[in-house]
Amino acid sequence: MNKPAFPTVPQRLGLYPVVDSVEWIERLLGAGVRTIQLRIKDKHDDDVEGDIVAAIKLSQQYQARLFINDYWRLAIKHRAYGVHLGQEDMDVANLDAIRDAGLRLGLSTHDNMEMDRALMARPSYIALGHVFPTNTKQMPSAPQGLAQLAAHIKTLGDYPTVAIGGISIERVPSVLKTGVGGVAVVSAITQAADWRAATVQLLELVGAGDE
Ligand SMILES: Cc1ncc(COP(=O)(O)OP(=O)(O)O)c(N)n1
Ligand SMILES: Cc1ncsc1CCOP(=O)(O)O
Ligand SMILES: [Mg+2]
Repeated sequence: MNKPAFPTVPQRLGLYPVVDSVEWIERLLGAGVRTIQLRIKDKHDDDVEGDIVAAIKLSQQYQARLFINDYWRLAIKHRAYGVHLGQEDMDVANLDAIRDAGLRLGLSTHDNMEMDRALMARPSYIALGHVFPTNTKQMPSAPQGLAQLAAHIKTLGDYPTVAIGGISIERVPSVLKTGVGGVAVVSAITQAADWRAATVQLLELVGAGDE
């Protein structure tokens, strides 16, 4: 397996909440999360720039790894730790510009073909999903399930990986058994009756990632 051409991330990114506001970023960094993503959908660059700047500032204060979803130009402009992109995003984003600016890159994959395509870009990590059914994002494909996830992780060897999609606290131990290095969650935290307790539990199970 080729090594990443983008700047590297730790083998284990640990618990990786994906959230849609600066308020969530602040809460979760304060609770000990060290890998996080700001995922605001379908807004004009001008309408998200302030949030991106604020989130990056917080991530620097907490020495955390902040990935900006989709808004790769703003991530470069304000020097985020990294960018997360999906397969369609790859068609329009300038990956060379992201790499040349020294930002890490995470790419989404849903099957073998997408994994091969993503690996050609040699990103910092490969995200694999959705593992289980999810209500958070409309997915055109079926969930890949644990067996497929485990097979993909095996193929990827020591390439940094993240699992996403329908991962509840109860499902975390089985997801970790696949050897995945990062566990990305939305609703397990943001829809929890007690987000703080859920975050503590998830951090205990997954860890905050390697330094
Ligand atoms: C860690 C992680 N994995 C997958 C995604 C999904 O990205 P994408 O397919 O581009 O879809 P949107 O999130 O942009 O709707 C992600 N954001 N993070
Ligand atoms: C953004 C995204 N990409 C693939 S699944 C997903 C949503 C995951 O949310 P949840 O953890 O609530 O299932
Ligand atoms: Mg995207």
